[in-house]
Order: sequence, then structure tokens, then C-alpha cells
Amino acid sequence: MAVCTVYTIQSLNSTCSISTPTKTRLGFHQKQVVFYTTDKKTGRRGSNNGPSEIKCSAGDSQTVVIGLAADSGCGKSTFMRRLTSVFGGAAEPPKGGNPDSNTLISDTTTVICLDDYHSLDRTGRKEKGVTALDPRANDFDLMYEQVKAIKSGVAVDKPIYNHVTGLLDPPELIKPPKILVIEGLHPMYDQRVRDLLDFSIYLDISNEVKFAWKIQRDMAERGHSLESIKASIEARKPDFDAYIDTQKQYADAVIEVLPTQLIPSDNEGKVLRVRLIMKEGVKYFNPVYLFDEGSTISWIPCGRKLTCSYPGIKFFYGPETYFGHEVSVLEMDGQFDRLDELIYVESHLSNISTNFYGEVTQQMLKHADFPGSSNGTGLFQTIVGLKIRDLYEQLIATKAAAPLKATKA
Ligand SMILES: Nc1ncnc2c1ncn2[C@@H]1O[C@H](COP(=O)(O)OP(=O)(O)OP(=O)(O)O)[C@@H](O)[C@H]1O
Ligand SMILES: O=C(CO)[C@H](O)[C@H](O)COP(=O)(O)O
Repeated sequence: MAVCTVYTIQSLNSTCSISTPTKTRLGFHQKQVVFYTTDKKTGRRGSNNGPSEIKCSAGDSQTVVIGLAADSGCGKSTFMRRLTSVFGGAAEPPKGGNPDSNTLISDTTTVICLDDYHSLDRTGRKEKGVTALDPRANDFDLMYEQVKAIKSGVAVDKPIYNHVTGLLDPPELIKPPKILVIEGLHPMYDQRVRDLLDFSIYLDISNEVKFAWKIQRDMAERGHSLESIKASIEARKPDFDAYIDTQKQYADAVIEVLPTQLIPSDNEGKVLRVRLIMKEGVKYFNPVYLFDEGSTISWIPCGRKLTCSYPGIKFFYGPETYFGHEVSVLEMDGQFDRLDELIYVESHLSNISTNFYGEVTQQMLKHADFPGSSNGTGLFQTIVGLKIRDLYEQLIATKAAAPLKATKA
């Protein structure tokens, strides 16, 4: 005679309410739920018909979801490496899984790439004449269902888009992490997915700069010709403008990368003007400021405490309007000669959410070899990483305090 029935629930941090036939006692073992029936009179265990319903809801450690949008080759991977480093760990592909998985897992964060929700593979897109940027080539219903499930503590079998073969591979199991980052072309395109985001970032790389970076990577590392790179950028542009670029209006923070204004008609794209656009009024996010919050400030820090070679460095800070929203903008044009001197700039910035004096400089020195470490891209990516850590800590603290308040009331 069967003594018990075992059900496995793919959930790490959910609370499950289980409605069972009467006379049923429940036993729990890790993620497995064991059901026994017990005779009320004799107390003997008997066979069991199983539960009539299992409902899972968010547990204490609900996943915080961050969206990172950008076109391909715009620095998402570099940003992710800086972000995971702020949380103190290195991100790696799932152990023992598909070697072509796009997922990166660290102690705190899981980064999933939204390319995995392509509904058409490379051949399918070619046959239908659509690019991967076209919403018709992506499954937003599945993206929404799965991000929602992970956010509420339930593991999912996420598909994998294989960039090596151009095919859709068998799915991989994604367990709910503390922080889920969804990065890719469309994290803010679908309103249902957008509403699940606790914080969103858009990397806005101007065409000139994108072109320079693409050439650098695709010619040097991937053996593409200059003509093919130009053709690929041109072919993607209409869909990029229609479906990707439009998402920046929804972002809580935008990192905009433009050619320098310090060198008249510069076309080398080596010196950059980078703007960190921060939305006002976002819960758990206080924009960074320079010297005096709300003022408009232009600052050339070069001199005794900061070494600057040609063309120098210029900072700007002030309020602006961005797609109808009030924002604060922090801007840096130029590049650092000596990263250790960055502490001088850091000491003039406020609301940077560091845990100790000099943490921004320490992070930048630690990853001095990452692209953008000598300019505003690296500086602002690092600061946004610290702001995300702060947002996460505030969200968790608020959640932890909630039941306490309820008990007191
Ligand atoms: N801040 C930067 N400064 C200079 N070059 C950069 C910077 N960020 C990225 N790049 C260049 O762009 C390339 C792509 O960067 P990265 O791999 O981080 O982008 P990605 O958005 O993840 O790309 P993909 O989606 O194609 O994998 C890098 O190899 C580098 O050449
Ligand atoms: O825009 C992209 C996001 O990374 C890729 O071009 C898209 O995912 C298609 O990939 P592939 O070119 O490997 O088929």
C-alpha cells in the first residue's frame, strides 16, 4: 500500500498554500512536499489521493528584476561584468549546461539574455524577411510569463537561442535569484514585461560611436570586413529606430555615449562625451549630483589634483527634461590619464551609494582593463551598479520590515 505521494515544486523562495483532502498531514523535505493520510482514530498513515490544489506565491526573498536594454555590441556584457563585481562575485554560465547558453550566474545575480525569446531562428527570420529586432521574431507572451514566474519565486524552463548555430536549443532551468537581470534588445518593449521591472537602464550609443566600437570588435576579433559591418548596421537601422531606440523613454537611467565636444569635428571616436540621465521620482533611486543638488554646474577638474592631457576633462551637472520627464543629468567629456586620481572626482559626487569612501575608484581600478575604464562609460556604469545594489538593499529592507509593521498594528 502506498504510504505517501511526493510532489516536487520548482520553487526556491515561494510560500505554497496547499489545499488537500481532509485527514492529510504534510511533510516537507527541501523542495519536495510529501503527503500522508492519517487515520484520525488510530493515527496510522495510509494511502493518499494527493492534494487537490497547490498554490505558490512570493516568499520572503522575492526576486528583484532589472532591465538592461541596448543594441548588440553596445557594451551590455561589459556593464554586466561591472554590476556583478559590485555584488562581489564573478558571473559564469550555468555549470554542466549547454556550452552555448547565454545565461550568466553569480551568487546574487542571474543575467538572462532576451535573445533566448527569439521565436524565429536564423533561417526562420530569413524566410520571413524580418530582423531579430522585429517584435514578430520574439515571443513576448513567454517572456512575460517566465519573468513573472521568476519574480514570484518560481523556476522556469527558459528556451536558449544558440548564436553559434542560429537555432533554438532545448531549454535550461532558471531558478529564482536575488537579482534577475534581463538584458537585450527588448526588456522595455512589452508593457507587461516593463511593469515587472524594479529598475531599468538603456545604453544609448550614438551611431558614430557604435560604428567605431563595431569596427574595433568585429574587424579585429571576428574577421568581418568594413563593408559588411557598414551593411549590417544600415540593415538594422529602421528596426532599431522603430523598436529598440523608443524604449529609452521608459528607462529609469540612460547612459548616453556621444562624440566629444572638446575636439572640434572629431571623427576618431576615441574621446567620448558620456551623459548619465537619471529620472526623478523613482522609488529607491536618488539621482547622483555634483556639488549641489538641483543646481546647474560646469566643472573642469584638471589642475593640481587631476592630471589631464589634451583635450582635458569637463563635467556638467543639471536638471533637464527627457521625454516629458524631469531628470538630472551628470555629464563627463574627456578621459582620465590616471585612474587613481579619480578619487578627487568621486569626492565631489554625492548620492553615489558607496559603502565606503573611494569605492567607485576602487571598482574602476579593479577593472582598469575593461573597455571604457578611462572615460564616463566605465565611471557611470560603475555608479549605476552601486545604485542598483542600493535599490536592492532598500527593497529587501522594506520587505523585511513589512511583516513587523503588520504584527505591531
Ligand atoms: N565603454 C566602451 N568603450 C569602448 N569600447 C567599448 C565600450 N564598451 C564596449 N566597447 C566595445 O564594444 C564591444 C562590445 O561590447 P560588449 O560585448 O560589452 O557589448 P554587448 O552589447 O554585450 O554585445 P553583444 O550583444 O553583441 O554581445 C567590445 O568588444 C568593445 O570593443
Ligand atoms: O541583435 C542581436 C542581439 O544580440 C542578434 O543579432 C540576434 O540575437 C540574432 O543573432 P544572430 O545574429 O547570432 O543570429
